[in-house]
Amino acid sequence: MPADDGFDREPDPLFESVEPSGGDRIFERRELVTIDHLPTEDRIVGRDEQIRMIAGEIGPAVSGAPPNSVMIYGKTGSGKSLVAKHVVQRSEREATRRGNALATGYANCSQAKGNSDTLQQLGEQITPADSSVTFPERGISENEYFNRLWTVLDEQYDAAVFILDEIDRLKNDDILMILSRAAESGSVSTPIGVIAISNKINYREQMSERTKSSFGHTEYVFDPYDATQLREILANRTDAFKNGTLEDGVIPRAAALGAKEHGDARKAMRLLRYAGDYAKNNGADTVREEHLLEVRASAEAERLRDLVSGLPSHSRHVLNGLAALTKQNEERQWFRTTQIIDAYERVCRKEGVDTLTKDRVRQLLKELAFLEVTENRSNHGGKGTGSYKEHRLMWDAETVSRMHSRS
Ligand SMILES: Nc1ncnc2c1ncn2[C@@H]1O[C@H](COP(=O)(O)OP(=O)(O)OP(=O)(O)O)[C@@H](O)[C@H]1O
Repeated sequence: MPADDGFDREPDPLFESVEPSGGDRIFERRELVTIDHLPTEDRIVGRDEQIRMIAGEIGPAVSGAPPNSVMIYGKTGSGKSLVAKHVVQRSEREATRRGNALATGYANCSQAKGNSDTLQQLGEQITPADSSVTFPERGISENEYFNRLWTVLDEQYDAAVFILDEIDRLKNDDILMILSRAAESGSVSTPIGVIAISNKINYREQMSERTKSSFGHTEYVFDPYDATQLREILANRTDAFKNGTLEDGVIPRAAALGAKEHGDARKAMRLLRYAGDYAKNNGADTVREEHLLEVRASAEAERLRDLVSGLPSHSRHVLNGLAALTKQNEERQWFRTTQIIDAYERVCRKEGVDTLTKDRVRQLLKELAFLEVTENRSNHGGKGTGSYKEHRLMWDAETVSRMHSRS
């Protein structure tokens, strides 16, 4: 820009709230309340026992000995990914201190496009820049990804620990089985431990017997947090905000909202961040409880979108059909499968898409219940009625429609 265009002399009011440090008048360190931020040990609340247990399972890897593989189950936002990443980060540090090379990798299977993509991500993370082995995004078979992974591990490392998050999103458990049994089967001499994470306690049923036997004795279930724990989790991040900008009632209220249905730290954290953004964008000097209420609907819609992302688009049509039924029948919450299928078909007609078979819709409903977006119960009707299934939305119908309209 030329210097004399007049724009570089006066501050532009458009960027008035941006301080020279890059901060703003509400946040000091906004990254502390972002979901992907990995907090330091002193900010992790109430998971000491789980951290110790998982460290106990994968621990031998720090000295190059075979680690155990571990399965972690728990509801969304219960700290599963955090604990896994924290333990792995510390194990890598300890291995280095002991003079051992520990390969560590993380893949979120809900974002990966299948087995090959997951392997590609892990391979890329552990391959040194000067290695002759590469992990291209496409063009090689799943088998070849494995072969390359074995080559890198054998050439460069004494042991490996991989985190596979949201493992239930992969079509099958081949990766879980092959990685956890690789050393035993002679494919690679570097011992490998896997920490697999799932929201679905029923995932066990989808596992093959061989995979089950690798993980059978090392399963951990994380309980949801209560409001007191959520309050402590949020209180440990208050330095994300500038001194004096967070009013007293905000953290307890965000924690109470996060604890509704089940204690979800992800939901509570997102509410706090959105309230801060709202205060900043609306010229408020402090973050107040009422700001939480302003952002609640969009924070919940975002959260729900996280949960259903990766599901087929027809799951959203089913959900939207159920939301429409719920809104039309305020006094009722439970609806029979056949009513939901009719509502789903109406959504499909409106969207101009072909409908799936009734059996497939039943499967989609099952998946939604696994994710706790809906719940179901069996009704053993009286004589002549037979038994039937009913379903209920576990989320506010308005939130579901809002998510649908924005996706
Ligand atoms: N015990 C805790 N102490 C401090 N922060 C926590 C704790 N548990 C969770 N958090 C924070 O809450 C957010 C969600 O946690 P995390 O991603 O570990 O949950 P999750 O159980 O893996 O959920 P999902 O199944 O949805 O992936 C993260 O930002 C994390 O830092």
